[in-house]
Amino acid sequence: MALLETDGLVKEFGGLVATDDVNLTVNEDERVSIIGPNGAGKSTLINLITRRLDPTEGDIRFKGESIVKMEPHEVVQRGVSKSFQTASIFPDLTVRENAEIAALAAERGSFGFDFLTHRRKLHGVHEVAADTLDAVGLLDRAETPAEDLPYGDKRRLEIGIALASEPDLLLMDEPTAGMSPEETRSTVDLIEEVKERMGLTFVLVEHDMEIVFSISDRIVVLNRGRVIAEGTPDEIRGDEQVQEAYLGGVEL
Ligand SMILES: Nc1ncnc2c1ncn2[C@@H]1O[C@H](COP(=O)(O)OP(=O)(O)OP(=O)(O)O)[C@@H](O)[C@H]1O
Repeated sequence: MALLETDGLVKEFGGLVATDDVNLTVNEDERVSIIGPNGAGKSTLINLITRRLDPTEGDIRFKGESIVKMEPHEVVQRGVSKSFQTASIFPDLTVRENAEIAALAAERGSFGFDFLTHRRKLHGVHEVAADTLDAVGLLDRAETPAEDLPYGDKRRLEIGIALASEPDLLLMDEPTAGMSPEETRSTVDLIEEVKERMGLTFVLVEHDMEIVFSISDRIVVLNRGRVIAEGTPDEIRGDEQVQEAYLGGVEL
């Protein structure tokens, strides 16, 4: 079943067409990567889906329902979560509190009440937060203030925060940006692990081809806002148009 569909999605910034008639379908349990050269429109596409940007034209449907007029938090409540790129961590709060706030936000959709005084009354939030921290390997650091975590663990917490809302679809925009090779490996392992454990559907924007080829079921290639190819990693590897447009003829 199609979980996410974009229909003729256009985003213009002044005279610049950042996404140009993009029709993207992501099926349940599918892992889709979006690749393309700098400025191809990858982040714009993600920001349209999360409703951080309004499209100039087109529709976005999630589980068959149009989300194109919704507020960002309404999209989160329907099961779309985005990890990375924006600072989602509250540095002064503990790892556990960060996960609990994320779990709670998905239920309430906002922070319009005093979380800390109400938290004992909130069923389920503790369990979801603890399960999530367990899944990302941070349960033993639950009481650590988030700001004291090493960089790699902060990124794990970001994944945890995205997962704590129990999303049906996780959007990841360059999850390994700025990481050391070891942190990159451990993040990729973590994504693989979470994918197995939670049966997650995700859309990944990533420049590192090794990562893309290893964890995607399907790859969508954007160039100047347009989808120029899509297929399995093997199909994309062998696609001449992709080689030309994106990789400058370099063998993958
Ligand atoms: N808020 C904005 N205002 C004006 N132009 C924008 C804005 N956001 C993006 N653009 C332009 O839209 C085009 C697509 O940008 P986008 O960031 O989506 O590309 P990208 O594929 O994510 O690139 P990168 O790989 O470098 O992150 C670029 O030409 C960019 O300069």
